[in-house]
Amino acid sequence: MTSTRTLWSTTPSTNLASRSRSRSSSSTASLIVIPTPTNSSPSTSPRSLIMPASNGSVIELSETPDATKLNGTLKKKDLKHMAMARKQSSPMMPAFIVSAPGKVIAFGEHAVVHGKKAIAASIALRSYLLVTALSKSKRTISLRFPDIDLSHTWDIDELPWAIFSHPSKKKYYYDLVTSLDSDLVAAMKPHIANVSLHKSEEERKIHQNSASAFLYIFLSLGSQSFPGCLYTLRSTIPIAAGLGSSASIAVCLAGALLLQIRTLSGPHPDQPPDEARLQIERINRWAFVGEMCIHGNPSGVDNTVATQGKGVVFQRPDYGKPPNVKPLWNFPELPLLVINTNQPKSTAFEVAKVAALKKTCPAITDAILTAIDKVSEGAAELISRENFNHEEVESLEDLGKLMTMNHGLLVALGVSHPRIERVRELVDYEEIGWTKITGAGGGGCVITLLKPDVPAEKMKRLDEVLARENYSNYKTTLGCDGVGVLMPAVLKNGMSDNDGGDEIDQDKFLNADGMAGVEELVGVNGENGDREAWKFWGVED
Ligand SMILES: Nc1ncnc2c1ncn2[C@@H]1O[C@H](COP(=O)(O)OP(=O)(O)OP(=O)(O)O)[C@@H](O)[C@H]1O
Ligand SMILES: C[C@@](O)(CCO)CC(=O)[O-]
Repeated sequence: MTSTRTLWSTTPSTNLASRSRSRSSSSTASLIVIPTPTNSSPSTSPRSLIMPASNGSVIELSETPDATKLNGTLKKKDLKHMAMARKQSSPMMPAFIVSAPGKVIAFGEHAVVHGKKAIAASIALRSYLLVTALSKSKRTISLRFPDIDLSHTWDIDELPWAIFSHPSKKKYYYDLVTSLDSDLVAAMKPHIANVSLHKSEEERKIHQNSASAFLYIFLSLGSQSFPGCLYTLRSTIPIAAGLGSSASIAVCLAGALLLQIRTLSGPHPDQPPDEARLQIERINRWAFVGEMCIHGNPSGVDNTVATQGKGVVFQRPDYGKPPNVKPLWNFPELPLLVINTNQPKSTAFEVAKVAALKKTCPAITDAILTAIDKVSEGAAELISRENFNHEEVESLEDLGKLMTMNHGLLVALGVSHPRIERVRELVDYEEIGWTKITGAGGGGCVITLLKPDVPAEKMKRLDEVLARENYSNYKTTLGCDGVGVLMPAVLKNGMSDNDGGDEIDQDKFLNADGMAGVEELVGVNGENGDREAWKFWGVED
């Protein structure tokens, strides 16, 4: 069951707070025939049909009769429906949407890149990727990423399939990829170089990073027989602000492509947690590849929390091996304020800055990173104590002190910014809480843990100064669901049970008005709590 955690906010704010909801099965509208996987790896399954059952659940029917899987109760009309489907044999997958959350890092950013521990939690701000198959004759792959004004199309048959599928290079959906292959990056280069040629250098770089994340995963998992497709992305996460926007889109891309090559059998309500965890891990591994394309040397904490959701204590002592991840299923309901300095920053740049400091001052930098590790350890221990109470000043004060220490250590690493220090100064001056950078720093967001019962006039004063000085803040929730799927892309949007639902096509999706419009149209939590069609891998113990 989902539980959501409210973060506090001053006003004015972007209120994208979510609501709790059930994980029951969806009502679906169209009949789907999924083509044989395009990935020729050993354990792909046979051709199958996925279709709606009259009880609203989805039925998957394998070509092998023995392997017929029924996730819903079959009724006569379902069987008739299936017989018709066999005759039609359309190769098109229905349009579907994959969504993944952003995150806050509560403790340990930067240190986590160097093998230390970090604590992170997902938030209710999310990315949504709509995947629409084109007719068989269209041999193109198009990206429409309006948040960054990116639109690009590749001809499938012109992409460098030969090198990506060469036995010495080929990676499969279950592989752990911990570095980008320089030959593959070089082969992709001409296809990335012509993305957004007419844009400024700065904008082009952003576009090419996002396009690379897609193309590397696409060429690794797909094959030349992949169907023509449109990938349309909208996100409610502020970009490059420390809230994990890149990881969130990387998770959506990885999830969508793994679904398209049919290497994920879920999510569905009856899935055993072990199977769900395996599938989540597949998505996470490929999302990490996307993150490497966008910011060079990621630790993997952002994509892990965006895939799995809730909270995690994360550590990657050895980059050649999977990380150690301790899930925090009940991340405490901390009274956090997320403030965006609106100062653009680059994670790649800030991470490289710390790496350079480590080279020039190794002993001191190592000592700082080790101190951050101790702070994260202390915080993990504190929030797991029986008597930790997020409503009590004693608990919050202990955690707040650790946040202050963590922030000071990040300042020592050189990843703060005058606009970040300004927020800290304002909050400290009013004595209303404890502030630290969240994410890469250099700008972006800070988090403030608020003391209980902060007088309204103090909050008002803070609000006014922040608004005057062009800061914004976000009201959201902590510890939300990870990657989710809406398949097919049909939502009821308040209609009665007898109505088929609203199909989300590319036009509707592109025309949704701002972040609130996207949430209203496709959000995993609808206004009336009626978004059961969204499914999540049930990974909790
Ligand atoms: N909505 C989006 N559409 C397309 N590309 C996006 C979107 N959101 C993020 N990106 C890609 O991710 C990049 C931002 O990643 P970056 O790691 O710098 O910031 P972040 O992930 O928001 O912050 P942090 O890593 O500190 O949490 C963008 O420059 C762009 O390439
Ligand atoms: C700065 C960093 O530690 C967190 C970015 O959200 C980078 C990373 O872990 O990949």
